[in-house]
Amino acid sequence: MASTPIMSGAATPAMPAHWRDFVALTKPRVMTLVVFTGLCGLLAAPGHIHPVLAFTAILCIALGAGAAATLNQWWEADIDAKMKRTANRPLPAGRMDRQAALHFGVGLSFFSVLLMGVATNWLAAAVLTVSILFYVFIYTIWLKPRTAQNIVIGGAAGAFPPIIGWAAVTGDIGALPVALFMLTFFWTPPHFWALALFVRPDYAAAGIPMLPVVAGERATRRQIWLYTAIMAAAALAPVLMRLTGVLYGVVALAGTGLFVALAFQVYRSRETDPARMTAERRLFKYSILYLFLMFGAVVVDRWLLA
Ligand code: HEM
Ligand SMILES: CC(C)=CCC/C(C)=C/CC/C(C)=C/COP(=O)(O)OP(=O)(O)O
Repeated sequence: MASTPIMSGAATPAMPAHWRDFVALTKPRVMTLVVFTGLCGLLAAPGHIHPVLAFTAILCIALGAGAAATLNQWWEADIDAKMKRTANRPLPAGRMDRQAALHFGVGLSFFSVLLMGVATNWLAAAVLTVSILFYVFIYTIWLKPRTAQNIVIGGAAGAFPPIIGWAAVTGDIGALPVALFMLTFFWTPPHFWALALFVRPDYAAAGIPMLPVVAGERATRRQIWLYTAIMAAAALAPVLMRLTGVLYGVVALAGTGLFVALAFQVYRSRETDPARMTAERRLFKYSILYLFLMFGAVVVDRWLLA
């Protein structure tokens, strides 16, 4: 277990943690998109859910995702201490007691799952449980320190929210949320590896076997290109399967076309200095906007054009 180095990595806080540090543990910026994809799954679902229950379901996805992020940081405080990007997080910076983070993460996990089950249904609660367990145990604890394919398999955790949102309304899992799961699943490698290319020295310093560290930049650029091609097919699949209409089709074609173009620039680039990797930064930033766009388009499409 990684507990000993973690304990030694952080100073003992002199005072109880500030509420802002508890919020920081939930990785609120990353989770906005996770929550948005869950909300879109919920809004795209057929059937009716009371607005208060819909709000509760989205709150549960946010709390569950925040709980998983907290447990991720509880486990990785020693690694976070070694990376510039993460060294100022509450645990490595010594602003919070490790036990407090563990209790917060476990408590929030149970609370989010139980509230989801009571407010909506136990299928939605079960999928929320799977995504929390997947992020904490499969990705963070098992795969991340062991294999460069960690985010391909582990990334599934972040792809579940549209299924959770849909299940909260319908009590089942339809073809559209599965298609959206696939889109997010294949989007994750280009999203993350674009970033990993320009923060590679951080991951190397922390000893994490991320793809650019283990396989090098050329191989990472090739893999980004490969997964972008699969992601493009996943993006167009809902149109071909007639799960969505023209509006989504137009947004998917234009939005995915730009994604493919940016990924191609990353594939072609020979830049080796992380500080100068502009194509990689562009692809990473656009990847976030892209997913917002695609999920937003699914909802508008289902509402306006169905
Ligand atoms: C295993 C899969 C993933 C990995 C390893 C990963 C990794 C990262 C990392 C390291 C960052 C930089 C965050 C920071 O500076 O603290 C980031 C940013 C971000 N990620 Fe991911 N990500 C993954 C999946 C996802 C998923 C599934 C979503 C949403 C559906 C997502 C949404 C975001 C957003 C919105 C940001 C920007 C946050 C900001 O503005 O600071 N990521 N990701
Ligand atoms: C509903 C639910 C439980 C959703 C889970 C959401 C989820 C798995 C999102 C994955 C995105 C994420 C924060 C990756 C960070 O990777 P990292 O932890 O390796 O990044 P770091 O280096 O910033 O810690």
